Amino acid sequence: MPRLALTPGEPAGIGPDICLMLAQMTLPAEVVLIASPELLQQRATQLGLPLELNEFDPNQSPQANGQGKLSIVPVPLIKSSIAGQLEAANSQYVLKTLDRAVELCLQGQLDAMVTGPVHKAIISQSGFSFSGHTEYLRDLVGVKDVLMTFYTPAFILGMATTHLPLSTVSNVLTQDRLNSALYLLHEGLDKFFAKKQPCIHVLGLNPHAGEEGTIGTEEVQMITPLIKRWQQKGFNVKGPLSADTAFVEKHRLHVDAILAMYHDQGLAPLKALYFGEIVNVTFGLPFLRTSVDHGTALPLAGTGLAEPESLLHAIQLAANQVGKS
Ligand SMILES: NC(=O)C1=CN([C@@H]2O[C@H](COP(=O)(O)OP(=O)(O)OC[C@H]3O[C@@H](n4cnc5c(N)ncnc54)[C@H](O)[C@@H]3O)[C@@H](O)[C@H]2O)C=CC1
Ligand SMILES: NCC(=O)COP(=O)(O)O
Repeated sequence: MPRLALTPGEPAGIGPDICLMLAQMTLPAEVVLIASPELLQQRATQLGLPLELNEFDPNQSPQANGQGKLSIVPVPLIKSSIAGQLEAANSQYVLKTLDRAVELCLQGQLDAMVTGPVHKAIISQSGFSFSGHTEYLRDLVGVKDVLMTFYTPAFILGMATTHLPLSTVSNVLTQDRLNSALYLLHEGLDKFFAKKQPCIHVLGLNPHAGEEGTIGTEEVQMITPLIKRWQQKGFNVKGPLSADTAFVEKHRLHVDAILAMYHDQGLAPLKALYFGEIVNVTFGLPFLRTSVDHGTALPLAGTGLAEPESLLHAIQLAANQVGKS
């Protein structure tokens, strides 16, 4: 049975709630929470859910969850947390849970890492510049580049750029970056999803994929020549496709992956189609990391109205892939 680190993310958000909901189910892994026991006990009481926390022991054989039972690596909160109310001081706690999870994965004590939602703004407001787990984990493990991807029931979505102001996307989108994204996409599709010869559609950046250079020049100058290079090497890479039709059924159901140029170009159609079923997967780390497809949903924290579906998919995907990576 695989052992997975699970970080609930922002303590004032729905992360703790959905972890506690999943603790009631039989899961395909030993899920080891990296979190504050005090926070979890408090939220379990608020939600009326049973909870039994047992300190994680790497020397014991993996323990099944269910009926409220969870293993835990305790990380203390900095300040008490109230559901729905952000507290900047607890950003240090959030980062500490990520650091511990990475440490345990790198040491081989845990097989993969699953993350709940964090609140990017409150972490940055606490004085630590933070744009997302993807970038934080890249820097923490010291790899040059990673790729943010999203698993859906139909295809994998890759992101050539991630959490950036839209005004900077065109500058960051160099041929090097795109080449690295295509490389990481091929590598991750092979390693985690056994896709040896994937069919990948690359989106254009501009409306109508630049309309032959009349609505923006990134396609003719950079994206098309790069795609041609990959095609000449024998890869099944097509594009640039106009992003406005790339997600219609007759296209999306016949590809292994789509590479989007920026965050909302890919995620807006993806969430409209599959919200709740999507799993965020980081390619390029030395271990597997999966995550939910939603944010902290602060107004739902502590109400029992948060849906744990995406977290369940993230755990199932990680448990299935461990051993293949
Ligand atoms: N994986 C992560 O760490 C992510 C973090 N975020 C962060 O979350 C914060 C809030 O972002 P928003 O744009 O408001 O997105 P959000 O996903 O928190 O909320 C968007 C809408 O979806 C609903 N929703 C989200 N998750 C739900 C769930 N599990 N069950 C039922 N309803 C759910 C919310 O109530 C809201 O109506 C931001 O700081 C953002 O950066 C956003 C996406 C992913
Ligand atoms: N929109 C995706 C998102 O915000 C999650 O990003 P990350 O925290 O997994 O890097």
